[in-house]
Amino acid sequence: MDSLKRREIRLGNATEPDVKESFVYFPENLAPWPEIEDFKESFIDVFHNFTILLHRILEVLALSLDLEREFFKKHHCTLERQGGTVMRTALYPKMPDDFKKTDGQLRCSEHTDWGTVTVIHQDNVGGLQVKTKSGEWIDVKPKDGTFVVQIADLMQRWTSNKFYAPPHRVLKLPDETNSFIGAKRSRFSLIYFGNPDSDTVVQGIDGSKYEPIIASHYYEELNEKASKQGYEETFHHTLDI
Ligand SMILES: O=C(O)CCC(=O)C(=O)O
Ligand SMILES: [Fe+2]
Repeated sequence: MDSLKRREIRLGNATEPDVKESFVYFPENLAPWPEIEDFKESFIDVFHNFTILLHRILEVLALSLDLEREFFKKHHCTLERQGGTVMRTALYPKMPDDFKKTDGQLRCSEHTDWGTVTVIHQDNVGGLQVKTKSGEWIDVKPKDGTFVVQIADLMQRWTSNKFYAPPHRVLKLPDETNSFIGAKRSRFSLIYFGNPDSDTVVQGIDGSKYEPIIASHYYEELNEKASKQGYEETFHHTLDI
């Protein structure tokens, strides 16, 4: 579980590393691919298809706000320009009976995503939860043939809070004890994080709520905060509702 170590560094001291494994892809990534037949070609193909879906969703969101169709989409030239859009696999493995969980450790700790729109394909195990505006956690029950579409921070800022970036988490898998033992199966999800092109100026559509921010500066700011203050602090500061 090398990935747990990497995540520990990213999250700072405030939380324990999540109990999961990930593989991350973004177009300009030069890291070696796993040596699995057809993996690279399939992964890139899926990334392209998610990008087509992202563009459709962005068009619908713009039209729903009476904005021009291309308003968000034109800033997501994900396949041609560096933008920070990434696709990640997440495996939440069924843990052995002697697994020793540390205090505060979760499967995927509470957070909001940082970009505009996230699309999640989850298998039928379950465990994903989102927090409503009134603070209630609800299960995002798996449904065959569907994706979960979530608003992320920059979209909330861009729409001056007309759209809400919900905090979400995977507390534990169904049937698991609080020590992460007893799951019937591992959980697997594929997550596409849609982010605007790095130089996009994200300016609230009603001009008032948030200062304009350049997309790449937003991620840098959060990454810096995460390494200094720990991820929990970073999460709690981000947006007001
Ligand atoms: O695994 C999931 O379903 C969601 C994970 C997630 O929210 C994330 O990696 O940002
Ligand atoms: Fe997330």
